[in-house]
Amino acid sequence: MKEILSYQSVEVCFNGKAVIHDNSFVLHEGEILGIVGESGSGKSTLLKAAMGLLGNGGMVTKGDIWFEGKDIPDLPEGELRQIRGEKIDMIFQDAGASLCPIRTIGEQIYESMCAHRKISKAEAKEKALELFEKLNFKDGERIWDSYSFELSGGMNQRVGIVLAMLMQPQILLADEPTSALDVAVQRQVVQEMLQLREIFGTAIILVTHDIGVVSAMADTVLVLKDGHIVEYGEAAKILNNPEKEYTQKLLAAVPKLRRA
Ligand SMILES: Nc1ncnc2c1ncn2[C@@H]1O[C@H](COP(=O)(O)OP(=O)(O)OP(=O)(O)O)[C@@H](O)[C@H]1O
Repeated sequence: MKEILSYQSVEVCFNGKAVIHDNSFVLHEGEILGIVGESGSGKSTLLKAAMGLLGNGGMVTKGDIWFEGKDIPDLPEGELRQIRGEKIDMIFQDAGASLCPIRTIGEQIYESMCAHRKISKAEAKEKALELFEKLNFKDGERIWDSYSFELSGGMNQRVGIVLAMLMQPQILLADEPTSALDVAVQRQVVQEMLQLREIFGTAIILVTHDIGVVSAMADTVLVLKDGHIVEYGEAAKILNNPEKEYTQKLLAAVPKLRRA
C-alpha cells in the first residue's frame, strides 16, 4: 500500500514549549491508524498539525509532515485551504454541534460542496442522498430538509461525518468521533466509518480514549504519552501483546465494541 501521509521526527511547540517530541509514523492508503493515550498526551495536536490548524501559539518546530510530496508545515495558508476539506478532512467529537442551527442540513451540504467545486444544488443533493443511502440512513430526503435541532445528537454526528466525506477526502482525521454518543450510535458510527473506507478507500487517523473503538477499527495503533511515542505497530499485536507497561495499563479499560 502506498504511503499517503508521513510524519518524520516531528516536534510541535505551543508558545515555545514542546508538546510533541520526535514523532515518526506513516499512514497508508485505506489504512486506519488509532492514536491512543491519556488526556493531554498530544493526540489532537498531532492531527491539527497535519491540517495546519495549530493556532497562533502552535508550530511544527522540527521534522516534516509529507503529503503528496509537500511538507505541510511549510505550506502557505492558501495551499493549506485547498488541502483542507478536499483532500484531508477532520471531524470532531461534536461534529454535529458545528452544524449551523438556522440553515437546513441540505443547504449546508450544498454550501460545503460549493466551497470546493462547481456543482448545482440538484447534483449536491443527489450525491448526498446516494451517500446517505449507502450508509443506511433511513430517510435521506427528510434529513436533507431538516434543521439540526430537528435531529437527534447521534444523527447530527452522523450527518457531520457524511458532510466531511462528501468531498471524498483521501484522509479523514477523526478526533474522538464517538465519545459523545451512546453505545448504540457509537456502533453505527464505527460501522459507517468502516463503510467509508470500503467505498472510498479513505485512510483514517482515529483519536480516541476508547480502546474498544480502536480494536473494532484500527489496522495500526500508536500509543502516545507526554508527546512521546511509547509503542507503534500492528493493532492486533499491540492490543493483544503490548510490550510496554503504559500500554498494558491503557488496555485495562474494558473494550465495549468488538470487530464484527
Ligand atoms: N492551543 C494551545 N495552546 C497551548 N497549549 C496547548 C494548545 N493546545 C494544546 N496544548 C497543550 O498541548 C498538550 C497536548 O494537548 P492535546 O489537546 O493535543 O492532548 P490530547 O491528548 O488530545 O488530550 P485530550 O485527550 O484531553 O483531548 C497539552 O499539554 C495541552 O495543554
